[in-house]
Amino acid sequence: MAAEWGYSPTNGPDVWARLFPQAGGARQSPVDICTSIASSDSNLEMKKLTFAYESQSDLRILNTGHGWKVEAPQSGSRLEGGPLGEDIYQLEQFHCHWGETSAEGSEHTVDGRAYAGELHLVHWNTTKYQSFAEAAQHPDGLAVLGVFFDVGNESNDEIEKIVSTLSEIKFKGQFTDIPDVIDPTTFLPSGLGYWTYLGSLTTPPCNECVIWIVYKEPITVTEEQVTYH
Ligand SMILES: CCOC(=O)CCc1ccc(S(N)(=O)=O)cc1
Ligand SMILES: [Zn+2]
Repeated sequence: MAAEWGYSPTNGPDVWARLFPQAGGARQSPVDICTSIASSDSNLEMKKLTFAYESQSDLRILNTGHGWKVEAPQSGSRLEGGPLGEDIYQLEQFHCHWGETSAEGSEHTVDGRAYAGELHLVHWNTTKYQSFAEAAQHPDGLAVLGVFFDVGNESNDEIEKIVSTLSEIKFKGQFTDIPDVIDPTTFLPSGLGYWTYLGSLTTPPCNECVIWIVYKEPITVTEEQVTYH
């Protein structure tokens, strides 16, 4: 049986390259975002990053064994501009990374600081490629929006629609329906400043196919919303 990748010393990031060669590449994610050396690019400011999503019902949530994932292919969605050149990217799925405590859990860090969690909205380049799987084989195939979670007293209503279903999928591989309508737009922070770099999938197969767009402003969730076990 193929070895399960994970985060232990015997199957974690330090040994992923044994089974997933791209994990040993030169543009691996996540990274620590060093704000003092991040440079602003006036070109990006000229081409505003724009997004348009649909509200979706009948979505299903999966326990991936490392968090939750919602498959949300939206042919009517568009992510474009900013670092994406002239290409249009379409939403495929969104998922979350969190840790054992709210002191950690994000994949990217900022000046060495981890956030309580990180939401990823995964898009693929429909201008150049015919499928998500094909796009994931190319350096400009995917665009992922990263949104940090900060823990506070305010619950995030849209995240609540998701995490309120987790008690039904306690084990890896379990699915359940999300009874509510989800609008991905509501996951994004009000301040739309971001860092961007060319990177990879942060988990196996670690393909170096991602244009990362990591929002500077976190969204606030409660401790319960981001430390679910
Ligand atoms: C080629 C197959 O590709 C996949 O299965 C992609 C799965 C996958 C999608 C997104 C991410 S992340 N955390 O970088 O947003 C990691 C892994
Ligand atoms: Zn992710």
